[in-house]
Amino acid sequence: MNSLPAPYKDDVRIAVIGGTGLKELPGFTQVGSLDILTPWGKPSSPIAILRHKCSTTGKDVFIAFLSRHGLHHEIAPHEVPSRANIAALRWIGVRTIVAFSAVGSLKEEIKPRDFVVPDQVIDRTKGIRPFTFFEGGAVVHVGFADPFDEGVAKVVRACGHSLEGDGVVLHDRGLLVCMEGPQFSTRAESNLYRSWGGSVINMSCLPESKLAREAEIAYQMICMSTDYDCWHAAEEDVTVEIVMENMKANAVNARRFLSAVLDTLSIDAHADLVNARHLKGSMKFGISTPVAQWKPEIKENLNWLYPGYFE
Ligand SMILES: CSC[C@H]1O[C@H](OP(=O)(O)O)[C@H](O)[C@@H]1O
Ligand SMILES: Nc1ncnc2[nH]cnc12
Repeated sequence: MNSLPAPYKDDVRIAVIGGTGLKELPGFTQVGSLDILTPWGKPSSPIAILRHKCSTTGKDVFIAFLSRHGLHHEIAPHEVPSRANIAALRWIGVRTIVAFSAVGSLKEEIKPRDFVVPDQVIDRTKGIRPFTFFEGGAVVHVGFADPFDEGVAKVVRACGHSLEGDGVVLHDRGLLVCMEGPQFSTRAESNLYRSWGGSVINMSCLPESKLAREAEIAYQMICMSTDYDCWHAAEEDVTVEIVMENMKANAVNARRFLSAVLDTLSIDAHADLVNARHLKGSMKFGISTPVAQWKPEIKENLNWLYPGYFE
């Protein structure tokens, strides 16, 4: 497909990427489903377009939803087609992503079912996941000192705190370790990450957040702790069963949290943030190889992603 259906063309600025235990967003009305083929292949799932009535303004807003591991959790963390996911979302107009992730806790005080808004990441993936749009003769470097979007994070924190007392416990900041998987960590690794100051661990933040930065999309992950990994002497070592049990038990809170975030991001005062005006054009400053030197097929792919940038 090469153009968006008219009802929501130019209207979809915010996307949610759902992870383990969050394959769909119940409570939102699905008004469309898009199968998009990008130059980097097909996304993990069709992109659902959901209508959301903003409880503050009463206005309808359209939200894109993508299931990171596919509709049946058939895609392993190292197989997630992150380039296709991020490219497809940008192509339909998305400029802000709120990504959900089930994480292991590396700190006593982050209890299972607590939420964490991470502000830093340590990359423990193994270089086997495609992690950039710029290759094959087109070299571009973008800044990644702060891997998440502080503007979106502020909104997320405020929404999380507004639900405190209603069962939501929120940690404002955290160091996320993103490991390769799909096997969980050894006890030695888990203790090593704790010694580095790690707060939580998952397998999915990278390269997703790096690609979002290249695509000039404001990206913030919301983590929900599901287990104590394998470092805690008094708690069971992580299993999928423990992860799913806690995700299921806290699904209502995750949904309420997300609804509040979408409501708040949808108000007019956040239009610049949600349109990621602060990131617009930023990757043009990182170009090392003159565009005239780019191979035609690479230029064509990059023009698909950034229309009008490299004519
Ligand atoms: C099923 S436990 C490991 C799995 O859970 C997390 O998924 P996501 O980040 O997509 O919510 C973690 O990153 C692993 O992929
Ligand atoms: N302990 C853990 N390690 C990596 N990813 C996870 N996702 C949920 N729990 C996890």
